[in-house]
Amino acid sequence: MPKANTDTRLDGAAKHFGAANIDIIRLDGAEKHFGAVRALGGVDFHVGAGECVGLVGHNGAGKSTLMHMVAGTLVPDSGAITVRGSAERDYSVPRALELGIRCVFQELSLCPNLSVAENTRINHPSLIGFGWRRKAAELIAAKLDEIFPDHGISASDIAGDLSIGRRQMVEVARAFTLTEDPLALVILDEPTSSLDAHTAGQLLAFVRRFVASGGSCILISHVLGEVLQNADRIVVMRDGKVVAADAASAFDRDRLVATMGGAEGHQRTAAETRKAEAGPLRVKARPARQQDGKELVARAGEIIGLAGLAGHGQTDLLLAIFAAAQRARTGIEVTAPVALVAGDRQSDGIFPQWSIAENIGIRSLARLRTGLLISPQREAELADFWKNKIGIRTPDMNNNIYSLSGGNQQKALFARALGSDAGIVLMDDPMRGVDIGTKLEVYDLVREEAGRGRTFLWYTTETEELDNCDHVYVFKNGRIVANLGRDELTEEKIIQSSFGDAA
Ligand SMILES: Nc1ncnc2c1ncn2[C@@H]1O[C@H](COP(=O)(O)OP(=O)(O)OP(=O)(O)O)[C@@H](O)[C@H]1O
Repeated sequence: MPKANTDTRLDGAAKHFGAANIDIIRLDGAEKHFGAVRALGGVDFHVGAGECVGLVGHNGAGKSTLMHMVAGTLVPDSGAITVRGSAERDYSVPRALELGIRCVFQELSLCPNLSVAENTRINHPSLIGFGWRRKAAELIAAKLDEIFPDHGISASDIAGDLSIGRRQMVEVARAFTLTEDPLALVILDEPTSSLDAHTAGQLLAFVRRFVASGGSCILISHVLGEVLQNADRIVVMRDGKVVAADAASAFDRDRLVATMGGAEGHQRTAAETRKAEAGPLRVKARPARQQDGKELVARAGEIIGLAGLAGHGQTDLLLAIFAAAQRARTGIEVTAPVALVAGDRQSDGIFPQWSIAENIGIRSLARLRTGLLISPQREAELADFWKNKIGIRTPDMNNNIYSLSGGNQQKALFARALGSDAGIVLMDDPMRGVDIGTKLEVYDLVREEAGRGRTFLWYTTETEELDNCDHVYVFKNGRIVANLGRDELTEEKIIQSSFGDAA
């Protein structure tokens, strides 16, 4: 009976890593087409042992497609794959797993009806035999403790009951769990997208320890600072090609942005110059667990931030405000129609059977109607307007929503909310997976729309984004603990409020 390795120290993993100077995996001339879309146009890519490779590029550049090839989930149309110096003829998922190549993909993959321990078993076939559930529970708990010391997750928690941030933590810990199954390279496709700054820092510090012990990682992130600070080498993709690859020390943020394309010459000063002309009351809301008199107040034309550690009640309050717009709730006053940009697009945002255009139009049905029917022409006009406005990359807006890359799906959800007539837009960590160029465009758009009187309530795990807000409520344990004005906003101040007792 294979025995689970309960040694959670990183040097326990090192035995799998092998010779230091041979590439774990190498792709030469990898090409991939999806119908008319050329996702990869001849890409060379490799990862060495003990190396953290940062992979960056705009939404739809081809990063995930390339990673699916490394993981064996997609077969290239042409090109060669070499593993530890030997050519691979029939590279596949089982072969990748046999080589110790594991992945944490952008779209989270936990089975929602299974516990955290049971989900761990799914990825670790060697966890079998009598007592596997207990072993799986011990291993995942130990790995969570090691990576995220204050995680607050139990191995018996049902995955579907966890917040998206906690699900992301479980996915990451599961990929690094040591069992009899080999571990050499972990692909991390936007692993911090739902984590707050504190938790993201814990993960990135762990990645550095893992790499120092001989493991390898591929780190994909749209938060360029994370890649610059934690990768050894950075590969930049643009339109299905590698356009630069160099030591991380050879890049800075500006060179990365310029190489990726799309955000050149953007004015980052606009946020500071905007002054809100606050109008009539739009939202007044007291979190269900609030015991003192604090409440969230938002007026027409304001951009209000919600901050603090992830899962401390920010999403709950946004959802309560959303619900209150349909049906009165005590403690919440809403005075205009509401639209929501969901952060957890898989569960809450996307209609998977529908086209991109239909997904955008659903919040604007009244406007799209001629008589009783939806006018295809009006729907197409709305979709095309947003395709151009925020650059949704697709040859046809009638394609299924899932033909879009992750970041482009998120852009479609933005278009749905901003294209609607809602006077209040609730945004639940909405920039998940959106590239830097588009983010800057969307920030401008949000400020422009606020200037026209729209109100934005914006929960974000990216502290930098709070610069766009007029003021920010910090949450802790389901309550508002601080209300910080624009001039008081610093990461330290937010973290201090998130951990401290006082407001
Ligand atoms: N299953 C699919 N069907 C059709 N087109 C696809 C499919 N998967 C990917 N594509 C297309 O391939 C291109 C590359 O997508 P990919 O997901 O690799 O981009 P990405 O760099 O990972 O983007 P993001 O940063 O948004 O995650 C995109 O144009 C996308 O629309």
